[in-house]
Amino acid sequence: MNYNTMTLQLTDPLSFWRHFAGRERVFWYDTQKQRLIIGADRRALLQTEADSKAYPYIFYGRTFFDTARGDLWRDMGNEMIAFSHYYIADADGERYMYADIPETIDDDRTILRTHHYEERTDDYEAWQRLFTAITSAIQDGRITKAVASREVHLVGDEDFDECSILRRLVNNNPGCFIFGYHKEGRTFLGASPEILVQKEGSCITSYALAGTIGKTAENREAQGQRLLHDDKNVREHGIVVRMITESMQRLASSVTAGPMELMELKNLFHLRTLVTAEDNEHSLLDWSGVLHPTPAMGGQPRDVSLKLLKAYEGHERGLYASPLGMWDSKGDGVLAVGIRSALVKGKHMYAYAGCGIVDGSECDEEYTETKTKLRTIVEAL
Ligand SMILES: C=C(O[C@H]1C=CC=C(C(=O)O)[C@@H]1O)C(=O)O
Repeated sequence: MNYNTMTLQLTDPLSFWRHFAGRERVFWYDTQKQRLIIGADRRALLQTEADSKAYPYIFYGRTFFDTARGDLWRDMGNEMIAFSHYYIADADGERYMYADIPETIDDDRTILRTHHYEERTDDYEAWQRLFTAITSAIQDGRITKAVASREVHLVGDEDFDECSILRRLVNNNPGCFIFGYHKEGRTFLGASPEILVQKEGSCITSYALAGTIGKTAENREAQGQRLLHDDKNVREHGIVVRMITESMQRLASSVTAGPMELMELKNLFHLRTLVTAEDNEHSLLDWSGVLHPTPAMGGQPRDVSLKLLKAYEGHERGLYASPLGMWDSKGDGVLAVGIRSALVKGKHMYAYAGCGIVDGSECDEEYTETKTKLRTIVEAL
């Protein structure tokens, strides 16, 4: 498939997203590589990854479980999509790639809106039940860890403004992957700090990201040190490093886990270990297939913890905590996990946050941790 390329310099790249309002599109900003890709209007639904060669970038997002129940997430995910229009801004400059006819993009600045909304979630008792189911399974020895999550429903005075939210997500979250995917009246957006798998030629990287502590400007340094030496968090982290390493060993013989380090985000610290492998044979989707869900999103062992989550979590996870990202025509790219995220539908927003429960976790503390994680979305409003 031939694409034409023209230079397109935009003072506000969100103008491109705005131009295609109402049409299927994706926003993907890798703040580490400073690469922004916006794709608009579906050109092709790929059957296999081998078809990627014909397109500049492919977007893929899968649902957390194999299928998603209910209307909210209907037909979102489990597709490899190529677009007709791409705006790309990276080290090679800013350009517009289009398949047929280019559209004229008006370059307007995004106006930051202050959203007024109310929270319609009263889920503490449901959280307690979920927490108890998980801790009982840990005490019985059926699992060592599971990630409990919440869905928080916000209702705005007016429709939520995606452009304004995406702009703030970009401004507030250096080091993260800022994403938005719009389809049929709904937009899934967020700022994920976590790479499920990155492929750069033969170099494969996954983040084991688990273990969390909140921070403020005053207690910043002390909190980082506390987390690095906290027994519960270090144990929780170790489960994730071990399972990611074992999963990666299914596809590559030499897998290396680096040192455990702190990852600092706007409101919290995480424990992070980079796990890497060398491989020339498998695709990003092959890698994602063995890794998803890691125990940072699901649990350990995987099957038993997923059954528990299916039975006790009251909401549908949809694309939350799932592989989501873009790859290029060579198959290189990143699948992050769709956390620190929300689904927007007009005046309704469903924001998601979860945390790992292990032996020694406290119900209230973990609930508070979900609130800290939700700040990524709330502070973008
Ligand atoms: C599941 C989420 O975070 C995961 C990623 C990093 C640290 C986590 C934790 O410490 O519990 C979670 O496993 C979420 O933000 O919804």
